[in-house]
This record gives sequence, structure tokens and C-alpha cells, in this order.
Amino acid sequence: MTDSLGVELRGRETAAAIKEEIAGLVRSSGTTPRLAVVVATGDEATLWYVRSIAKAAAGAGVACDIVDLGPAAQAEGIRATLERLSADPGVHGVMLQTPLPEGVSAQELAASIDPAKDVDGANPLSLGRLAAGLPAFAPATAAAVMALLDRHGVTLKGARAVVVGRSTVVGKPLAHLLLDRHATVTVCHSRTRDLAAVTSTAEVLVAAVGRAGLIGAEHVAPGAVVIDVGTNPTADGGLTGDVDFDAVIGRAGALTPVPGGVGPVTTALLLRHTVTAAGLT
Ligand SMILES: Nc1nc(=O)c2c([nH]1)NC[C@@H]1CN(c3ccc(C(=O)N[C@@H](CCC(=O)O)C(=O)O)cc3)C=[N+]21
Repeated sequence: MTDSLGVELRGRETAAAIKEEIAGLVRSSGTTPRLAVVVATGDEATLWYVRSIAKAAAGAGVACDIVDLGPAAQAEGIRATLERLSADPGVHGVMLQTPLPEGVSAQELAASIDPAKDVDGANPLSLGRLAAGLPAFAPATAAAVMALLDRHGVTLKGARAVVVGRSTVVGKPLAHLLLDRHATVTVCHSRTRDLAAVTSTAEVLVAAVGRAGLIGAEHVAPGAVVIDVGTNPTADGGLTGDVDFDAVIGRAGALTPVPGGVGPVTTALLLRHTVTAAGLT
């Protein structure tokens, strides 16, 4: 918790600092890290994310190949592509975008990404290594939550942290990252009884569910640091989080906005992981 209330934890400055650091590393190494992004969907939000990765990569001096297999791609074709990119010494990072076509399992396919190139932490091996405390890439979104907490000087050691959401891409890896930092971690989900009773004990509260406005004032302890991972599309083509921003901002010690919070940091850390995979750090 913090002493003041209502601080906005903005992500754009953090993202800009990470991208600047990457650009410096690339310049001084003389190596161009290369990220391959495999796409097999027509989902608008995903395509937006892919374009923003390409744009951020260009600005940071990272090469980015979009490998678009189209929304009709089959599991075997996607697997062959991931295997080819994993074996290509010119490619340092490999990412498979979700969602995937009906009946195609992202987790089964992600097992074909070389863990050394698994910059979005999608291979089940990466999650297992993370849980075991071994070096591994965390999913960029989970890493972004930690980066925002660190950048804003939030103390995690001994802190009560509550994560709402148990997805493989955010909730589960994040619980391990917080445990590693000696937080006392509780994971809530759709079957949790009396959600507000649990979340209102949190000094650090992370919402990663995908339900607009789920977290209201009654879910938040005064002074808590609240990180909103939700990116829910709105009727007018915008984006809104899992936290009711207007209801919570005056009560929270600090709160990330959507847009402009976790999202931009996610993109920057995906590039940071690619730089690490290229051996630059
Ligand atoms: N394997 C995989 N990993 C992902 O991490 C993944 C994925 N697949 N599929 C698609 C979703 C979506 N996603 C976003 C990341 C950043 C923003 C982001 O930066 N949004 C901006 C604003 C965008 C706007 O205003 O429209 C912001 O929050 O400020 C959004 C969404 C990652 N995803």
C-alpha cells in the first residue's frame, strides 16, 4: 500500500524506457535480434496487437517477421511453422498469437516452440520452469505486471497479493512471479465465494479475468495498489479494463489505466525477451 491515494500507474513511460534501453543494447552489440510472430486468426484485437509489436520493434531496432498463416490454418501447418522457426538460427524469438482456429490447442502447439526462443512463455515447459524457480521466459503480460510494480517501488516482500484470474497466460505465471518475490499470494477465479471479501484483504490486487468492470470499490482496500490486466472491447471500438476505473481510482493507492497501463509494457517486454534470447543481455 502507499500513503497517497489515486495515483495513476501509467505504462507508457515504463514502456518507452524499456524500448530505449533495448535500442541502446542493439546499437552497442551490432546484432539485430529477430522476433517471429505466428498468426492464425482474423481477430481484430489480435491483429491490432501484432501491428503494435511490429511498430515497437521497428522503433527499438528489433527485426520482426509476421508469419500470417490465415484463420483457416490447421494444427499441423502451425506446428511445422513453429518447428521451422525454432530451428532457424537467424530467429531469436518465436511467438504464437491467440486465439487460434476452432479445435486447435495453443498449449499443445506451443510445446513446439524451443524454450530458448519462447519469448512469450507459452511452452508448458516454460511455465513449469517458472514454477520450479528455474530461468525461463514468463509470458510478457505477467512480466509487465511485475515491471509496473517494480517501477513504482511497490514492496512485495511479505505483502498480501491477490490475483483474480487463473489463466495459463497471466494468473498462473504471475502467482509464481509474485511468490518468487516473497509475496503472500492468493489466486481467485470464477468459482471463488465472496470475491470482495478476499480481494479487499489485498495490498496488491491484480485483475486478469476479461470481464469489464468486475472490480468495483467494494473489492478494493483503501490504499491498495491495483493492476488492471483486462483488455475488453467496448461498443464504441475502444478498450476497457476489468476494474471500474472511476469507482476505484479515489480509493486505491495506485491504479493502472486501460488503455495506457499494462498493454504498452507487455509489448516492450516481449521485445526485451527477444533481446535476451539473442544473447544481448
Ligand atoms: N500469445 C498471445 N500473447 C498475448 O499477449 C496476446 C495474444 N496472444 N493475443 C492477443 C492478446 C491481446 N494483447 C494485447 C497486448 C497489448 C495491448 C495494448 O497495448 N493495448 C493498448 C491500447 C489499445 C487500444 O486503445 O486499442 C493499451 O493498453 O494502451 C492490447 C492487447 C496481447 N495478447
